Amino acid sequence: MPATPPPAANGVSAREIDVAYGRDVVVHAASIALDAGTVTALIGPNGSGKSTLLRALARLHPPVAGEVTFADGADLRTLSGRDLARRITLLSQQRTAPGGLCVRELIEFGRHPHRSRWGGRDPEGPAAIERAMALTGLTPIAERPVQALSGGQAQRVWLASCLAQDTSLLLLDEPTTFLDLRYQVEILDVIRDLADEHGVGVGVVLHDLDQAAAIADRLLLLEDGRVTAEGSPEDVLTTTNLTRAYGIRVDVVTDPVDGRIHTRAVGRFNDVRLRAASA
Ligand SMILES: Nc1ncnc2c1ncn2[C@@H]1O[C@H](COP(=O)(O)OP(=O)(O)OP(=O)(O)O)[C@@H](O)[C@H]1O
Repeated sequence: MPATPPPAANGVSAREIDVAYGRDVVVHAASIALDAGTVTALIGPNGSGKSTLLRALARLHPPVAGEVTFADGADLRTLSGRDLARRITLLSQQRTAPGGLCVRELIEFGRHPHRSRWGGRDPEGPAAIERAMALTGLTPIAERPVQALSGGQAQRVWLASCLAQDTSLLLLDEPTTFLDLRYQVEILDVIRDLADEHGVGVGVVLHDLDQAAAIADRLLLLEDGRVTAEGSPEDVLTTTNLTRAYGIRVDVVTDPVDGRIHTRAVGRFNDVRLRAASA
């Protein structure tokens, strides 16, 4: 785990923000708080506004109404780009790597806000890069060209670049996409460790509701650009909420052994009641 802790813990909260593409408001009056040491998962159907809300917190889409402030009082609108990049990093779904880079070189990009303006000095950089590679299992392929990676390996390189940035707030848009089972579990463990051991505040978009239930302290359910449920996994992951949001029956069960919540969208192929009736 990181030898040097990230910068002083600092949460961020958005209050009643609207976010638009052109004149089209797609996120309406959304509020979200990412507190130090907590993991907040954003869930909801395709197009419900999860990525847009996350990107608004990183100022990639400035809100057209409402406000976003950090726990120390700083306002998202007035921070310099460099100050913002030292506080918050985003693993986005949209990314293109410049050609000709190897894994280590791409991860080094994550250190840009820590370099001195002219000389490029960054004494903690090499350790941060090694740490990020170790956490994401990339050390053995550090010199491999990024262009020659599989989808899952490339996903881990982008995540490592975010980790190397050493921010106290981490925004992750579907970080487990493309990953095989082992790396899904390991990356989720890394995220949990960053929150528990280093006080990082994490906002993460997840489509896998069982993963969200397992990793998150709080969930936000979005539907049509609005937050329609918020709270603990038990509060949010209910049959009523999920069936309404996804437009398909979703059963929710709590494992009697470990107390974990499991969800199951029910279609014709896996509806035991239908099968029993037709047997
Ligand atoms: N670049 C864009 N220009 C215009 N509209 C956009 C753009 N990106 C997203 N939208 C629209 O904004 C709304 C919210 O999209 P967003 O990507 O935030 O949803 P999401 O919940 O993250 O979806 P998904 O689960 O499919 O990734 C959708 O109606 C989408 O069509």
